[in-house]
This record gives sequence, structure tokens and C-alpha cells, in this order.
Amino acid sequence: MTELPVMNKIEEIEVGLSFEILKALQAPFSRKEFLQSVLPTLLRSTGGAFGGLVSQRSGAWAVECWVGEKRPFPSELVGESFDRSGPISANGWVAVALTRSPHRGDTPSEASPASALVLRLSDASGDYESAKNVARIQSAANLLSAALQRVDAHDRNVRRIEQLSAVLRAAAQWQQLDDDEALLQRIADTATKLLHCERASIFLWDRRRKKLIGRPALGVEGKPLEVDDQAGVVGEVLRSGEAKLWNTNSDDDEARVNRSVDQSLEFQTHSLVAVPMSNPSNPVVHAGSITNANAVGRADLIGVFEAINHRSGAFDHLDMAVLSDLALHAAAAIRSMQTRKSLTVSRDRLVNDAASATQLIGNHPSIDQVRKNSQKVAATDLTVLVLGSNGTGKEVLARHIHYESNRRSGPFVAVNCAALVESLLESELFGHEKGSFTDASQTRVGKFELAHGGTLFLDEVGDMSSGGQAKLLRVLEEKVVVRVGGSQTIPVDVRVIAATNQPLEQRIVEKRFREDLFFRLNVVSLTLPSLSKRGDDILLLAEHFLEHFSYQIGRAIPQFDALAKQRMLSHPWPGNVRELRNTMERVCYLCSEDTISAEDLMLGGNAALSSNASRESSFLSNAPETLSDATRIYQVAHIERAIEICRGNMTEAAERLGLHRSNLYRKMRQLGMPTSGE
Ligand SMILES: Nc1ncnc2c1ncn2[C@@H]1O[C@H](COP(=O)(O)OP(=O)(O)OP(=O)(O)O)[C@@H](O)[C@H]1O
Repeated sequence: MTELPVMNKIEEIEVGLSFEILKALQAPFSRKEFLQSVLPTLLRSTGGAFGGLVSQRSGAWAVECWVGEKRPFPSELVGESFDRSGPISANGWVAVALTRSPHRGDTPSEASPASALVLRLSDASGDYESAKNVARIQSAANLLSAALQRVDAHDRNVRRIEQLSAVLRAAAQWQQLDDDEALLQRIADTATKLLHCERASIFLWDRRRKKLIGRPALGVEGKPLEVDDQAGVVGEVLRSGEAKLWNTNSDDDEARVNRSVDQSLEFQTHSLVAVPMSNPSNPVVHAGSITNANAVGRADLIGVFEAINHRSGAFDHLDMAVLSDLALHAAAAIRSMQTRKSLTVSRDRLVNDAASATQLIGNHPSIDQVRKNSQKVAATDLTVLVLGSNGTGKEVLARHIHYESNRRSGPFVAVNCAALVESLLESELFGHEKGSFTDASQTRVGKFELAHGGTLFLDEVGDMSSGGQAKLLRVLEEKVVVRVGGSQTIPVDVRVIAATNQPLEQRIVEKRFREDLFFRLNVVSLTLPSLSKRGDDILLLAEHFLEHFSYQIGRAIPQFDALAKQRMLSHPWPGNVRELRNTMERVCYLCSEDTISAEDLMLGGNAALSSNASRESSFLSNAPETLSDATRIYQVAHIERAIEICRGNMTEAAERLGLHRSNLYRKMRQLGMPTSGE
């Protein structure tokens, strides 16, 4: 009888086997690679001529890895080794069932498959079947079993990491979509791909109707598929809040499946996994670990995510974990899309309201032309310069362009450049960093940043300081802002519409306005004519304002008599549309008659002037010598009187004088009047 190494150098060989197993465990081997590397040594060390590992698949024993001569193995011996939970030998064959102690956290079906080591010994007539050798084979099998569990756990972890990163990648892409049908389709496609199955769908729960609605639409002829919320495996998931598996070739009960759905879709379900989808604001469950202990509460359920027909037969617990991860992200993506949609609807409604409140009223050919040109310019991002006297509607036109442009959903931000001194204007426009000057206790975002994605209206741009002009030019050219006291450049996407009532060309000659900035702003210029040059638009606007104020105070809309109309058409309207608007407001409040006469209009300042007649006559008797002094003194007195009549309300006083509030302050500063209220 030949002496085999296994009989002679047992310890040495066993140590060799252990070493081989340890070495293989260090390498990033899959289960198959591990077996291929270790089984030859194991065979040698146990005196096996050929043999391998057999595992249970679909209820039968099949070879998983074999070394040496390929011969049918005695499967009854394998079954017996399991029954006895120990090694068994017969006719030169030895079978040892490998122990399966589940890993911490594994569900039973996550544990390694039932496997056994099957060996054909080198010399069936020898001592190899001796109790000593069989015990040695048993200890080698134990070593193999422990190592395989490590390898399987590693395999599972690798698969899980791959799946999780695939889920995260997919979820990030879902956030980019803004159509809900496309989103649901993409979610279903991701699940189909990751779970290697034929179909996946989301069933959203309509609690009121006790129905589950399949999305994306699976239904015949494009109709959504609706199922009873109690029926089938999805019904089980809703009732229990737990994930469920069903595989046709296992012992699963056929009655659990809702075959009527198969019939209506002409489909045959042979395996499915379904997991609950819960409200993302109540993430009670850690995805991938849905067990009885932490089932989703019914109140938080929004539906069920289902995958059907695994391409290689059956779904397992890893598939369930992946689908649960997907469900968590899908619920968040669906919720965020719903929120975005409802925000978009509200935003559009607000934008439409704002747009209809900013009507550019007028049919005069000059206004028609402005409207046509503004329509053209609205479609571009060009800078626009709006010219016109005070109150001609420059801001109205700027808003009109904004709401006609594709920036209409973005912000419209207006800044009056004349209202602020140089240092404040810069911080207003470009923002400032905390501590950049004495009063800068907080970082402040400037109007340019606030108008990002929208339109910035720079009113009275002709009054901007030279420092402000230089900075503005830089922003327009470079499309970045630097906050006062900051160094970081902040990109801004803003369309600028500037307006002025100043003759900019003249200010350029006087070196009070930069020529380069003028060219930068004046890419397109639109001029609004004075109201007195707009013919019948005066009446159109008057009726519009009268209707507006009558509605506001809840009175019937009065009519103008013929003389009133004539009076309005012949009035010079120095304060333009603003003056007309104020006149209509006054008439609406003060004249309670159904018909408005020319006197009711109180044009020409009769109302205020008559009560101050004595003051004026004394002014005339003490009139200064030069015309400019006389004009200045008159202007001061006139402004003081307006402020007095309006009891110090500067906005009202400005409107009364046909000026914008900021222009009133500018005028007062020019005249050397105190402007403490500013
Ligand atoms: N075409 C118009 N249709 C409707 N309302 C108008 C029109 N033009 C002006 N208005 C109204 O007149 C008032 C003054 O308009 P706006 O502020 O746009 O004038 P402006 O030229 O910008 O004035 P300022 O030069 O003083 O800044 C506002 O109440 C505005 O609603």
C-alpha cells in the first residue's frame, strides 16, 4: 500500500491547508475563485482523488466547483450527511455537510446556500475511510465552511456597496427631471436594471378610493392600472407595512398573487418583490432592513414599489434591500417633484398677477411703437435705456419688458440711483461684506445678486456718482460683482434696464456721465413721450385710473362730462401720467357725483393755490431781483407748502408735485433745503 502524504505528514498538510485558506481570504476573491484556489489543496490534504463542493439549487444537489475527474457523485450520501449533520462515507466516497451559521444581521435566506464537500478517496480499499481520516476531512470541511461564510459575507457587502452607489447615482439623476411621468418611468427603469427583472412599477395609494394606481401607466390602452388596495402581494405590503417576496418555484402560496392583474396586462408573474413607500418626511425605516420590528406605519405609506420576474428565477433579500433603498429615494423624488410643481403653479399665478397689474396702457402710435420695440427687445438679453420725463411710465415700461421676456419668472428689482448717496448706492447695488464699513454689522446681498435670473431696473441712472458709474460699467462688462469690502467675484445673470430723465449726452459733455457707460447702456433705447403728446390716451388713462380707484373704494365709476374731457386734453400735464393718476385718485375721493366736471378736476393747482393766495401776493411784493433767485425762492416755498398740505408725508408731497419721492429729495438738496426725513 502506498503511503500517502495525508497519512504521514498530517499536521504539516493541515497547516498548509489553513495557510492556503488564509491566503485566499486575503485576496479579493469571489466565492467561485476562492473555491477554485482552495479545493485542490483540500483534496490533496484529505487524500481525495477528485471531488468538490455541491450546493442545493432549486431543491436539488448540483456541482458548484469540482476538481479532477468528472464523475457523478452520490447525492443520496450528501442528503444523508445533512440528515446526520456529520460526515458519511461509502464505496470510497465521503460527504460532509457544511455548517451554516448565519452572519449577524443576515436573514435566513441571506445565509450561504446549503453545501457539502464530496470526495472520492484515492484508494477506496485502503484506510482512507477510517474514522481518523473521516474526522480529518470533517475538520477540513469546517475550515472551508468558516472561510466560505467570510467569502459570502464579503461578496454580499461588495454587491450591496455596488447597488447602493448605483441607487445614489440614479437618485441624483432623478432630481434633474421635471416631468412626473418621466420621473416615474426613470425610477421604474432603474429598478428593472438594478434588480435584473422584467418590470417594475410604483403603486401610489389613493386612500379615499381604496385603490392602488400603477405608475408609470401600465394599463391597457394608456389607462392607468388600478387595483384594489387589499389585493395581492402589494395589498399585503400595505396592510403590514413590510416588504414581501414571492417566488413561484419556492413554497410560496400561489393564492397570494393577484392574477387578475396578469390577465388584464397579458403578463405572467413568476416572481415578485414589493416594498412599502413611505412619506419622506417621516423616514421611520432604514431602507434595506425592513423587518417586522420596524415596519412602516400605515399613516406614512404613500404606496408600494414592486419589481416583477427576476431574470434568473427568484428574488432574494438583497433584491428586497435594493428595492427598499430605491423606494426611499423614489418617495423623496416624487415628493420633491410634487412640491416643485405646486410651487411652479403658485409662482406662475403670482407672475401672471404681477404681469397683468403692470399694463402699459395707451393706443397712441408713439406708445404702439414703444410697445412693438419693447416686444422685440424683450426676447433678447440686451441692455435697454428708457428715456422720458418724470412720470411718463419708465418703470412701467421696464416691468412690461421684464414680464414679456423669458426672465418673467425671475425677480424684477428696481433701484433708484438718485435716492442714495454714493457710498450707500454702491453697497445697495453690489452688497457689502460684514465689517467693510462702520455700519456694516452684517453681510448684505446687493441688488445685482438679488436680481440674478431676472431684471434690474436702474432708475435715474443719470444721477449716479462717478464711482458708481465705473463699478456699474465693470459689472455690465464682466457680469460679476464684488461686494464692497470683499474680494470674491460673484457671477450674476441679470438683464439691466436703465432709465433717466436727464439729457445724458449733455451730461457726457459736462463730464458728469461716462461716455463708455452711456454706450454700454444705450444698446437699445426707448423713449416715452410726455403725456400731453399722447392725444386721446389721456382720456384712456384717466378712465383706467378712475375705474381702478373707484373699484378700490367701492364706488360706482363716475363719467367725465365733455368739458372735463376737454380740460384734460388741453392740460400740459407737467407731471405726466403720475400727475394724471394722482388727479384721478383725488377726484375719486373728493367728487361724489356721478359726473365729473372740469372744476372737479382742480387742474392748475386751484385747490392748493387759492388757500395760499395771501402768501403768494406777499412773495410777489417782496420778490428778489434776479430771475434765478426768484425761481429758487418760489420753488422752496412751493415745496414747503406741498409738504405742509401733506402733513409732512414726503411720498404724498412728491406725488402732489408730480415728482418721484427720490427726485423731490434731490431737488430739495439742490435748493439747499433740509432733508432730515430722508
Ligand atoms: N402707460 C401706462 N399705463 C398705465 N399706468 C401708467 C403708464 N405710465 C405710467 N403709469 C403710472 O404712472 C405712475 C408713474 O409711472 P412710473 O413710475 O413708471 O414713471 P417714471 O417715468 O418711472 O417716473 P420717474 O421718472 O419719476 O421715476 C405709476 O403709478 C404708473 O403706474
